Amino acid sequence: MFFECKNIEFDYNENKILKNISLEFKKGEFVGLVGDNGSGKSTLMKILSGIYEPKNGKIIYENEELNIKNRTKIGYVFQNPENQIVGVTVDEDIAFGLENTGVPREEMIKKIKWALDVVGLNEKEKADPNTLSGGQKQRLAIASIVAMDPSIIFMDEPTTMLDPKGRLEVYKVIKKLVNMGKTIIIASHHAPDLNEVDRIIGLKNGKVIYDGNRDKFYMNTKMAIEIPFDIKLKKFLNKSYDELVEEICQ
Ligand SMILES: Nc1ncnc2c1ncn2[C@@H]1O[C@H](COP(=O)(O)OP(=O)(O)OP(=O)(O)O)[C@@H](O)[C@H]1O
Repeated sequence: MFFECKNIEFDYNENKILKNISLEFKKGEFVGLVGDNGSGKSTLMKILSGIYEPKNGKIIYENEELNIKNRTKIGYVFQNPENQIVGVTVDEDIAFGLENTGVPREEMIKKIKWALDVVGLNEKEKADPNTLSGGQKQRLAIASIVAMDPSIIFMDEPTTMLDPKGRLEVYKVIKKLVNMGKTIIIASHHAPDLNEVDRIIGLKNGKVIYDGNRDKFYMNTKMAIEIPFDIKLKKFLNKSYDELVEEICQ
């Protein structure tokens, strides 16, 4: 298996936050993580990316337990890009993580250019990050992770702080990363973010209550969450979007 966790448990001050979570991920999968506020999405993603230690359980990347070396193959994008941006200029911000892992200067310059290209921020290379729009800041935060060339990227509500234009910009980048073969696991309350995921994982009170097909999840869920437009049509009118358009246009 490419990436998996087995029997993960986690407490905050005696409160059980995650209860016996086991999951498997394939290389290149695009996965949505859904659940009510406080269900444990952020905590689970932080554990799976090695930011927090689980109380019990194992995380295994390419048949090896997560360690200081293979951890670098896993990236984490925070909800608020401000929490992730540290550089005085855009290129310095991306250089920060690379410097920490000892990447030689020549290679670093190439990696920065490549990461900026992936997120479409090439012309902002020397800009002050404070002058960027919300969507651009989030794309910079993603570029800093992408430059490290992780195979898996966890994204914690990456579009929540953004306006519709910023959301669209970030969403384009996410799709690009999926097309590049990255495994993307995105937690979101915003249904359109999950329109194209291969699979949904539903969390409730720290337990996995659903793991499978997106449409089936939304058709049957009892969670108080936003239902995507295409599923609303299917659920309440028993018609797909295309069928409805054809009917209206007749
Ligand atoms: N640093 C902390 N100390 C104590 N409890 C915490 C801490 N961080 C989170 N919690 C608690 O852990 C539980 C899970 O929180 P978590 O942030 O993982 O949920 P979430 O599903 O990501 O929520 P949201 O959708 O609101 O972001 C919540 O009950 C929360 O109050």
